[in-house]
Amino acid sequence: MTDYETVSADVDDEEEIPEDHPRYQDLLTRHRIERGVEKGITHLQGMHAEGRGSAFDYLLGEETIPSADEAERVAAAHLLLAERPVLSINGNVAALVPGEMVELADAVDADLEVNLFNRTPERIEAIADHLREYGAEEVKGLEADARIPNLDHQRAKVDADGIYAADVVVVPLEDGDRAEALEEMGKIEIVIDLNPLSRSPRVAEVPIVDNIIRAVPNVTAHARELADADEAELRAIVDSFDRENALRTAEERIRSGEL
Ligand SMILES: Nc1ncnc2c1ncn2[C@@H]1O[C@H](COP(=O)(O)OP(=O)(O)OP(=O)(O)O)[C@@H](O)[C@H]1O
Ligand SMILES: CC(C)(COP(=O)(O)O)[C@@H](O)C(=O)O
Ligand code: BAL
Repeated sequence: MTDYETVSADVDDEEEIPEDHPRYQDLLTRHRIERGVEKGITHLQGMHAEGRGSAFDYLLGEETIPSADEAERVAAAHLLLAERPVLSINGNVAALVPGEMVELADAVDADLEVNLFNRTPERIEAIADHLREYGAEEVKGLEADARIPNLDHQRAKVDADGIYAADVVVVPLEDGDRAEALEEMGKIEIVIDLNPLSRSPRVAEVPIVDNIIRAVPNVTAHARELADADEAELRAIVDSFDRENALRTAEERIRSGEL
């Protein structure tokens, strides 16, 4: 049996993915998305999104490049400075990094809010339950008693005391329209997206071009390291960030073909 066959569709346990496979992390990622779809957490289209991300990650060398690490530190500083930080969760995020998002929320005292493009009550509930299984005490997004202005469609639904009122929002794998509408609301957006050409990182105050699997634990690690920093130090980190440079560096790395 080849390595690839070891992770074929009928595998029902991550432990069967060979850890010494050179592309272990990618195999694990797609397996988690597949399990997410089976559990009713992830939309089938999440597999397409995963495929797009995987292609860019391949070209980035499947590692956190230095400019992404810097963006992750800046994201941690923004979250520590925020008064009402919220981490937005969609079906891919819930399948890939549920425990890691709960840990980040704890580290920076943020709320978790389920916010879907393909919104159904069943998926909202399933994702909220899933996050609770991973230790989340409170999950927002079920009330959906406010709307993001200038955005048609179910994806505009948010909680009045969640994303609507947030000053800093982490929006991983976000759709471009919503990212633009949130930016127009004046929010500081931290977008995690492997495609530096995607509209969402291009409107973000902090674009993190990295795989969410690596990015979220690294933001948490930076937040813990900065936990005792004073406001002036955090502001200096935030002010020194050059978002255009972060996007350009990632694009250059992808175009260079250096793996
Ligand atoms: N594991 C992952 N980590 C980080 N980013 C990912 C991951 N998997 C997928 N992505 C990215 O998430 C995005 C999801 O797709 P989405 O449809 O919301 O954006 P898009 O249509 O590609 O771009 P736009 O932002 O312009 O609408 C893609 O850009 C993809 O590269
Ligand atoms: C599949 C997804 C990345 C997320 O969809 P949902 O979990 O419904 O918010 C969507 O935004 C897309 O790009 O098609
Ligand atoms: N995420 C759904 C379609 C879009 O990229 O805007």
